[in-house]
Amino acid sequence: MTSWTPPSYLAALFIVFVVHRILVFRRNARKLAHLPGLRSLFSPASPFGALIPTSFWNPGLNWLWLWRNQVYPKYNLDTISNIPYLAGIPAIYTRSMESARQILAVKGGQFFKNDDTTLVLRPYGHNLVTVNGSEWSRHRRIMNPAFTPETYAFVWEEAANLYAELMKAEGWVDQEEVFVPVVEEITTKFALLLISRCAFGHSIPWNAEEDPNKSTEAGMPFAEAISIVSRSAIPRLVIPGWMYMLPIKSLRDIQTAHTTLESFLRDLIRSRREELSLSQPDNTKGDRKDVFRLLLQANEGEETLHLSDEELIGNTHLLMNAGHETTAKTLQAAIGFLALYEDIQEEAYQEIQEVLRASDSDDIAFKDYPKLVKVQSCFLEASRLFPAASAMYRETASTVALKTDDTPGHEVILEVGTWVIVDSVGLHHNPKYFPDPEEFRPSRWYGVGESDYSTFSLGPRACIGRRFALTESVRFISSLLLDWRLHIILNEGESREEWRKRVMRGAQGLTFGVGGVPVRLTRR
Ligand code: HEM
Repeated sequence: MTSWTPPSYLAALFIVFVVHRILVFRRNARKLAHLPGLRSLFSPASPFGALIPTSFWNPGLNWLWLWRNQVYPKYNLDTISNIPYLAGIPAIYTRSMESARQILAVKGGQFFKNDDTTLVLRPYGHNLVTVNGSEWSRHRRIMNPAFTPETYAFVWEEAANLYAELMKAEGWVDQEEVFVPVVEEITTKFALLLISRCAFGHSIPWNAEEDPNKSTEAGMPFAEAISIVSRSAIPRLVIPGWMYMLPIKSLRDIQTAHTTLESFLRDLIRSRREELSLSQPDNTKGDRKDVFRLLLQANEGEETLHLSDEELIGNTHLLMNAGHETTAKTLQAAIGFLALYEDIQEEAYQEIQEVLRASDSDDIAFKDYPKLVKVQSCFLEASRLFPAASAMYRETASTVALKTDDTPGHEVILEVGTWVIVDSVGLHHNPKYFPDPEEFRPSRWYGVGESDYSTFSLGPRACIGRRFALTESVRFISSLLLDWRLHIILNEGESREEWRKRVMRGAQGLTFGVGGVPVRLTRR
């Protein structure tokens, strides 16, 4: 008689496991209509797979960037599948504009955002970006009236004020030459202080030392709290709650940052409600122009579509997060490219000069913003090469015939519950829509309508903050170019192309963007 020793138990278990995984793999391949594509140990869309860096056995989150020119051409397809051998959800990835339009359409309800993929975006509960169907319409109807031309005029004005504060506080006013080791440090501060002012009416000076409310009751400066909450969003998905009680500083900081932010959001709602109810024509606070004020006003005026306090907190946090890191990273990329391509920088500068000459003024007025087509196109082109929302996740709500590319009849039948991901990096590097996709060519965007600014997504669910981001960025770049010439900093013997390869590399965090870019500014 055979005796079952521990090694033979283990071998039997291993065989059962392998057979189980083979069956799961085959079922997943069927589910994804046997589309060819990436086969990996973990799925990049699982928290575990996302946290491990990209390597040949684990695509990780950054495969969209690192393998952008390899994976789709390898299969000669614009829509591929990813099936993990070990763990994670199998998914379809597409870089086809036709598929993207179908997946992102709201009408028809074929696709929705599921709770698993939006978990990272709702540390304080559901909000506009995480809901679907009639819930989404309700949130959007309250949020839309907060984004008006008056809001953008306010953004323009505050962006100019912040730039002036930056010049003073960083000691740049009297300098002929300035080295900025990491542009993102400046653009993140700019975008964060701007969203605080224009979205919440919360004014933090550029120089934190001058902030009368620098330390909150919870003991952490507000700006630091937002930065920690944003950086820890993905790790928080895998760190169990009890670990925050351990005497480990980084974990304690994450906890404090969350408490700080949540109490700020609750106070904001309470104090603004009071202001609204007391609002008199001669009351200056009642005249606030910020997004939150308009949002609350729309909400208080609605009886049936009303957002609850929890939903207001969720949306306020969303605006704060979606509204600063995305813009900061894209601005950094735009500044890096402008420094690299001096001829394009000069064209943008000449455009600003023309606007000034035509208006006979020494500063650019908000009304002249539509004339700054070249400046705006530099930002849009940087956003194409480094789209802050690198992937848009959806799930099929029913059996769907998904168009796989632009050829009529090219489609796959997907069953209900299939994950489908619009690969925004792939889409925006697809030579079908963007010839010579690696080239920084802002002129691609001349004359393109706003609804086709695809890095902000397409259709009615496209980014609500699109114009907000464009307004602040065009103002910031214009102010910078008016004062400074931007230069890259080359290593000895390095060519400009080599600099681009070394510095302009994609890095995926909560949002996607270029890693730290250093630049040198010389006075014009
Ligand atoms: C360069 C800057 C930005 C980029 C590239 C960007 C990109 C995007 C994209 C691609 C989406 C669609 C996501 C999806 O459906 O899965 C989106 C949605 C959204 N964005 Fe932005 N965004 C930017 C700036 C902003 C700003 C400044 C704000 C707020 C002030 C903002 C607020 C939102 C909100 C609330 C949504 C959800 C819209 C909805 O589902 O109806 N974004 N953004």
